[in-house]
Amino acid sequence: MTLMRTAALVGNPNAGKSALFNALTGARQKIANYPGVTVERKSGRMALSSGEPIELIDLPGSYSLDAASPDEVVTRQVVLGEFPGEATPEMLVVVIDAANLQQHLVFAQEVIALGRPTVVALNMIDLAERDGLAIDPEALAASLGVPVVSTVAVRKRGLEALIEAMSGAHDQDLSARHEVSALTLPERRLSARNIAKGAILSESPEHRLHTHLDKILLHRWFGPPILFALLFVIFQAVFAWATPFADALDAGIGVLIGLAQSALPEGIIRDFLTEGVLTGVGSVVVFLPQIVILFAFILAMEQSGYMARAAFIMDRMMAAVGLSGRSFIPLLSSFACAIPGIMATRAIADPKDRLTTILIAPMMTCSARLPVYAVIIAAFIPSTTVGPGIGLQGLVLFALYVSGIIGAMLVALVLRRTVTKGGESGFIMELPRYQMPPLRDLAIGLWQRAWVFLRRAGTIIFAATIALWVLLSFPKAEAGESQLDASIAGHVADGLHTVMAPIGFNREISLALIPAMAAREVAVSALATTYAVDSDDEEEEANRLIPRLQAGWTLPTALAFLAWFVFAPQCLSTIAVARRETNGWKWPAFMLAYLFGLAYLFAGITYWSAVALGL
Ligand SMILES: Nc1nc2c(ncn2[C@@H]2O[C@H](COP(=O)(O)OP(=O)(O)OP(=O)(O)O)[C@@H](O)[C@H]2O)c(=O)[nH]1
Ligand SMILES: [Mg+2]
Repeated sequence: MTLMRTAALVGNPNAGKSALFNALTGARQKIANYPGVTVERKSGRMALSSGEPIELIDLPGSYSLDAASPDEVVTRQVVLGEFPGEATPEMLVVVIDAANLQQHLVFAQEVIALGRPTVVALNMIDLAERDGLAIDPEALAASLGVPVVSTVAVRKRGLEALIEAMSGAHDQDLSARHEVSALTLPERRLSARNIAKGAILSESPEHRLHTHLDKILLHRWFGPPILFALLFVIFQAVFAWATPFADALDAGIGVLIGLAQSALPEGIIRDFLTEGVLTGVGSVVVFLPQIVILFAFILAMEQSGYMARAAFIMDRMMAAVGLSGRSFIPLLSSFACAIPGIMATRAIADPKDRLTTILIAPMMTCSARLPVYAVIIAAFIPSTTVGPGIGLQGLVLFALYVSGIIGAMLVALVLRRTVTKGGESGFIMELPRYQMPPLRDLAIGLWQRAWVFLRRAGTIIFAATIALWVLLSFPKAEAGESQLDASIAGHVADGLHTVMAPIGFNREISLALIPAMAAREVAVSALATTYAVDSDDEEEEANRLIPRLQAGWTLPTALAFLAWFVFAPQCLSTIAVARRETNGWKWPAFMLAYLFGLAYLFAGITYWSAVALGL
């Protein structure tokens, strides 16, 4: 029996080698490990045009023959015929990604320069076409000195022509190729650029622009600062642009309270409407403009194609804490709400990766925290500028979001070394095209977000606020006694206050934290209702939440309250969803414990630092 001849598939990672391997060999595959290393050896049988069977080997992706990783060492050794026990492949099939021609040509030239029978598969031609890129395989073949065949591995396009070219490969004239073998890496890069230029027949101006955009936005050093600058601008806008709308809503609610007070006789119904419904729920509803502005930016980032790039940038940073870019989208969704975020972790294949992502998702600042942050910032942070166009309020909001992110990354780092220890997983992602966000989609997305927010205000926030109002209003206070002292809620608050006093929380805050377990925004409506019920002053102005906060709280207390909400897991739905996604109470219990612990610690540190600084 004569030994079967072999051919090997080589190329950069993600060129489509395995897809091509599957298309060419079908079910006739064998998978084993290379002896001595854990790198997979995939081989299979295919037939040349003459019917002669050959063995095809699928090699791991590599950027050059100067190997760095174990995968690349294997590729190098097999290609060069240095791998013990492995016959030198007689023919090399270099797979390159047509949509990333220039980059892939660098390694392709190095392989071709080996001077062996070689065929180039110009793969992913469909993606190049989609991006408005027309490539001439003939021109490419002329520059490279080897046959070039266009393929779409996943749709089995171009396979016959590829087999044809492989069948003729051993008749190639190899003498012409020696001159290129002496090229250094920078020279190969330059020549890759020229070859790519010569082979690209037409490139839409759009594609050229997009390539340039990606060069800047995905740049190793410029990319991350651009992303952070963009986020910074968003938080500035949330305050700067929302104010007139929020003021108008606030004034509208004030008018309604005034109307109710003049139209209804004094009594329980009037109190319920003014103190509970209008003051309580209204105090949350006024943040609608901020929510809408925040989501306008997030949706525009998504629809323009930038969000996937942000994930790509974050992948490098997340690798540092043992997570992959795969966690980015679930974590990003958690900025809207941790519930869809936690459900989106189903796309993470590695169970430890997934668990870590679930456990840190609640630290991403969800939109329910925005009303809490916004009301405290409006009351305690002066609306001054700290630099050209940089408002202090927006800066504080940005800092709160960043604190959540940093907290999450630190926790991930610790978890990945302790309770969720495990290997790292790679990240492959196809970047979508850039486009102008379609206004219609943007409008629909915004409408949905606004509706979700208002529905929460009308249901869960309404219910929690009303329940609190009832507990605050009964039993009625004797003359001279404060209503808060007399009420059931007041007694409950006293108990919790003992625990919360060391971190600077007053009795009203302690009380507000209880119904806020239902949803974070309830903290705002609960405070509004508590102050309204407790006040003897029927004058509407004196009962507004912000003046009451300014009169009753110190700055250290306000800052501690903000710090608390960065971490506190005050959302029953999130806990319920974590239970469902982890199949048990163990992890949600762990999550509750460590997040409350962090919240207490962080609020305490903030409070005591602020007091020490004399704020
Ligand atoms: N649209 C399109 N997608 C392709 C084509 N060929 C491969 N892909 C996709 O590209 C991704 C990478 O393909 P693989 O075959 O795994 O790439 P590879 O070269 O084996 O990658 P490594 O083994 O990591 O070096 C997969 O999601 C494929 O489905 C193609 O011609 N067109
Ligand atoms: Mg592969």
